[in-house]
Amino acid sequence: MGIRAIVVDTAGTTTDLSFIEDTLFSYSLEKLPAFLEQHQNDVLVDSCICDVREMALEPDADIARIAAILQQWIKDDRKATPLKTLQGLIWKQGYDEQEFTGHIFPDFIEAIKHYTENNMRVYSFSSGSVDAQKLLFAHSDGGDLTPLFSGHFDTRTGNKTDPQAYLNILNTTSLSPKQVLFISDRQEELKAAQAAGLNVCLMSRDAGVQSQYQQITSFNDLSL
Ligand SMILES: CSCCC(=O)C(=O)COP(=O)(O)O
Ligand SMILES: [Mg+2]
Repeated sequence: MGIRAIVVDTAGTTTDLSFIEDTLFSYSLEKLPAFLEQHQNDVLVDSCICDVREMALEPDADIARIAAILQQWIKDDRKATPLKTLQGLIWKQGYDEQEFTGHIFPDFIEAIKHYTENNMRVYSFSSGSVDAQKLLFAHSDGGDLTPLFSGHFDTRTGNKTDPQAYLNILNTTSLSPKQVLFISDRQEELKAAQAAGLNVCLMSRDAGVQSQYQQITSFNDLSL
């Protein structure tokens, strides 16, 4: 049975890590305190604030303290769902105000067009929220890529280092493990996907690294 779907990681795979860290993470780090002050009574923001209080074991944390906790989580690159949801909301303002566009490697833009023309399904799976992924691909340097995707998955599907997350993706997409290829720059994510039975491939954008996994440096190297 051949590959029917490709699941791509974003940071380090479709998108330059430096854009994620230096542009997106920095933007959310700076805007977070004012954003929380302004939107703390919005239903979704309020629910994220409650989750942060619970996760940090600080039930009485005020808004300034919540902002400080979240800023530390950004610096630590914590993949916590409430942080990722809030970052998505903050980045929406940045995209809307044209402060940046979403960096996507040109080889991925060519590849996704080619895959979908050949009836291959493409999904993204990121620790960034589904909304953040849609923003990244909708405001990409290569135009709106969202119509080319069959779907997106985030931490609500599971942690990327947990095999159960990939079983949940298979369940949602009604695909069998061997019909799916997962591509990521992080070997611990490939290990989890492989444990769930998926085909896996390591994206090494900078150069080859020591690895047991099949390895590519761009989507141009991928033969299906
Ligand atoms: C979808 S853009 C934001 C990506 C993000 O927040 C992040 O933490 C990167 O994680 P990934 O799983 O895509 O490497
Ligand atoms: Mg990555």
